[in-house]
Amino acid sequence: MTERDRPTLPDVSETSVIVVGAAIVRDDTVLCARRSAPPRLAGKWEFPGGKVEAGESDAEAVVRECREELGVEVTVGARVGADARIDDRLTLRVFLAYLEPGQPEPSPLEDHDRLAWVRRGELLDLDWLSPDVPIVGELGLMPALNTASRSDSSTGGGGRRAGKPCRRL
Ligand SMILES: Nc1nc2c([nH]c(=O)n2[C@H]2C[C@H](O)[C@@H](COP(=O)(O)OP(=O)(O)OP(=O)(O)O)O2)c(=O)[nH]1
Repeated sequence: MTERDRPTLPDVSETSVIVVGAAIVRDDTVLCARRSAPPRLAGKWEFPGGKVEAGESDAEAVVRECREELGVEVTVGARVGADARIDDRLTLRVFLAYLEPGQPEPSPLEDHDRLAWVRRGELLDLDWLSPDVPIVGELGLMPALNTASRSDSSTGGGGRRAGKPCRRL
């Protein structure tokens, strides 16, 4: 086939939907979620999250998904690792996240049958969805997760206001 005959493929950046994941950090542990649906994904571990909706920023999607899936409010921090291809349409992008002060313990409200706070050094012991594996590896290598990427919310540096996500990098 000559170069001219080659079919033109759509640009991935124009067609790809971003799936955001929240790596919620507490002490030296990360909140991991086991999927309960659909059947082909059930039993695998992932980061809570989902597809970014039209008109929404990545950070807004992280905040919304944590509210819907876990019943908690989070502050969004730095990206973890590189984007990972899920399939022809979906791309996974993971962010550090932190529970806002005074939040309840996260609950598996949607799509998950188990949540676990897992030590960073033990994250790769779980059976992750395959796109997550390199990102989980990166997470294990990042220094000082609790302090490196966010300001202290107790200093009044602009906490979450009336449903507005606050992204501190
Ligand atoms: N939430 C999440 N999804 C992941 C991860 N890794 C991974 O491959 N995926 C895949 C699984 C699904 O095919 C897709 C996300 O779909 P989803 O069902 O969670 O998205 P959503 O919450 O927006 O749900 P919906 O609108 O499709 O009902 O991305 C991950 O770490 N977190």
